[in-house]
Amino acid sequence: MADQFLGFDLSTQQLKGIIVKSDLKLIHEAKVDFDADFAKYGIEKGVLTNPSEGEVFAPVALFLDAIELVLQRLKEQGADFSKVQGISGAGMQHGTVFWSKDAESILGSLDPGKTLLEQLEGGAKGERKGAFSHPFSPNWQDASTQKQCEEFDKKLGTPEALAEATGSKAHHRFSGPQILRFHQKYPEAYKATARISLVSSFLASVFLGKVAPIDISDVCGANLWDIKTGRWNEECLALAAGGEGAENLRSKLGDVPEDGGGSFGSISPYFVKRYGFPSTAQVIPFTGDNPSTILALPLRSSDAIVSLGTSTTFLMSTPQYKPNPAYHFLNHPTTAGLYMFMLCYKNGGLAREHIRDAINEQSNGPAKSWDLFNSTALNTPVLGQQDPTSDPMRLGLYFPRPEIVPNVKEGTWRFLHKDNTLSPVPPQTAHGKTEDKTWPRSADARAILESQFLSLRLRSQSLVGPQGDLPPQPRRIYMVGGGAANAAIAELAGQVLGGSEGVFKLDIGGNACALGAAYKAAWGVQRGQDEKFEDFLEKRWREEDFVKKVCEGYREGVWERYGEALKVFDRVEKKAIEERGQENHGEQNAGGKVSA
Ligand SMILES: Nc1ncnc2c1ncn2[C@@H]1O[C@H](COP(=O)(O)OP(=O)(O)O)[C@@H](O)[C@H]1O
Ligand SMILES: O=C(CO)[C@@H](O)[C@H](O)COP(=O)(O)O
Repeated sequence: MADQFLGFDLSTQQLKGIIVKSDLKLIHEAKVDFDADFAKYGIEKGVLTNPSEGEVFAPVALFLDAIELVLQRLKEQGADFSKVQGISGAGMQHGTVFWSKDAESILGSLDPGKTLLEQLEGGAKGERKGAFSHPFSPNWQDASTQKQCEEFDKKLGTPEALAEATGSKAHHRFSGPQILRFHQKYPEAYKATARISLVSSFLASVFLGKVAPIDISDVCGANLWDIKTGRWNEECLALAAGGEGAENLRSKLGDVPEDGGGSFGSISPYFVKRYGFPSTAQVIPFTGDNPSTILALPLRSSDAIVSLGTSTTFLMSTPQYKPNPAYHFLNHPTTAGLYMFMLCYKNGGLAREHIRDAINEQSNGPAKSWDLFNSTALNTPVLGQQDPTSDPMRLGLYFPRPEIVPNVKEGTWRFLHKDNTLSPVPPQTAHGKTEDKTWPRSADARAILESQFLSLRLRSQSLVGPQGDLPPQPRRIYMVGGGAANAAIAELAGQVLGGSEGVFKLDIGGNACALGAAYKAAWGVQRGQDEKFEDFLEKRWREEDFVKKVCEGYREGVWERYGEALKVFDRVEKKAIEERGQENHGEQNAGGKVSA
């Protein structure tokens, strides 16, 4: 029976593809690992970098190669694409792809006997005749747009005003400041650009065979979309467009349909002939990887998702629009009147890996194993205090890359706190040959997790309400992304953040983001008249089959101790900002909720 739906997740380090049936049961999943499968691009952790300018980017050709390989792998697993009725997907947010003037005609006439790369990538460097006016897509980890961000933050008067209009103050990775810099750095390429896609709409375009519209939720990661009016913000558009004018950029970006489930049309004949999809398979709007993730779970008020991918993000679905320069609000990907609250950290998975590797190296443990990191984190007492009445509290910040929250340059800070005094632990003692007894290297395992979760708690506390007799905290914490496989990390999330019902993870496949995309495809094709995504999901949701409780959330006494530590953590962040804060902008703590 033809009742299958395909979802993709094109993220920093992988492209994942999954197929579900209309009862939302997972039947196939496959992934392409960029570093392992495509070393030929010279990438590391999925990206190329130009540190002298803070640039981080990925070759568009890599994405094309990955699309073919993931389809091939799904097929090898027995996937029968002729049963697929709908396709949707998710892309890492904020990245842009620049299409050439020939893009539409090339996309619309692909030869099924040749690869996507052969046909779309075009000629040799210098005389590009393919579908792209620029061979790279800026990555969300890029930090090259400080100057442009300052212009964006000033454009509407203040960072607060920009956040009020677009859901976020200016951020290095956001597409508006990125487009402005692209324009300034590559004026000729900008002129040669006919259309600009986000990573999500780029992927949709390949499957559609023409440039696809940008999605209503993913568009909010650009500092260009006015959330309240549901239109491009004219002033921001004019700024990003530079000399070419707002109208020119509007035509490059295209229209943004309000309905996240309305079909863009049938799949390109290329995929029908080359991979055996039915010509009737519908392409449903592709969204950002974080918006897609919230579609994998029936989120209720005060439920939170902690997504541990390359980035760490914290996501909630809420009817309240309360923008603030410290975090992001986006349109909900499927449901008008709902919004997505998001915090995003650059120093997520890779920062944890650094500490894991240092601990393994010191004790000659096996490389890349999480065992020692996990046991050390769990065996270290809360905040490093064996006796909370006499031992100093240990608090650290671990940012091997420039951080978004708070907006500071790269650095590591370790502090001891006692009698209301913060004492820095100098790096030479923490990392020297002779270890400082107050902060052995092993202490970093628990400290990095506590630090990451304290930051989430600090900034999300105003969005959660009391849970029964318990103090305000999340109801459920759902752990997703690569790091959700780690039980010690889930344990620490519960201890610091709470969660009156506990900490959960998905029990169907490893990838919430691609699942959310497949569910969106199913809803887009099968929804009844005016049927909301939430109702569609609710009807098919089987709690016992779909999620698993991994540990308790709220622990009386422990949660309260972390609550006390928030005040000190806020001071630690302020020290880091004083020392290495980047120049802008109304940064950054929790909207004045916590006093030091
Ligand atoms: N057992 C584990 N414990 C902790 N982190 C893990 C584990 N397995 C994978 N990860 C982390 O997951 C990250 C990749 O997550 P994933 O969601 O697949 O990434 P992305 O979507 O950004 O490509 C890696 O950076 C890795 O550190
Ligand atoms: O920049 C953001 C969100 O604002 C990142 O979350 C990207 O969307 C990339 O995500 P992962 O590759 O870590 O999934």
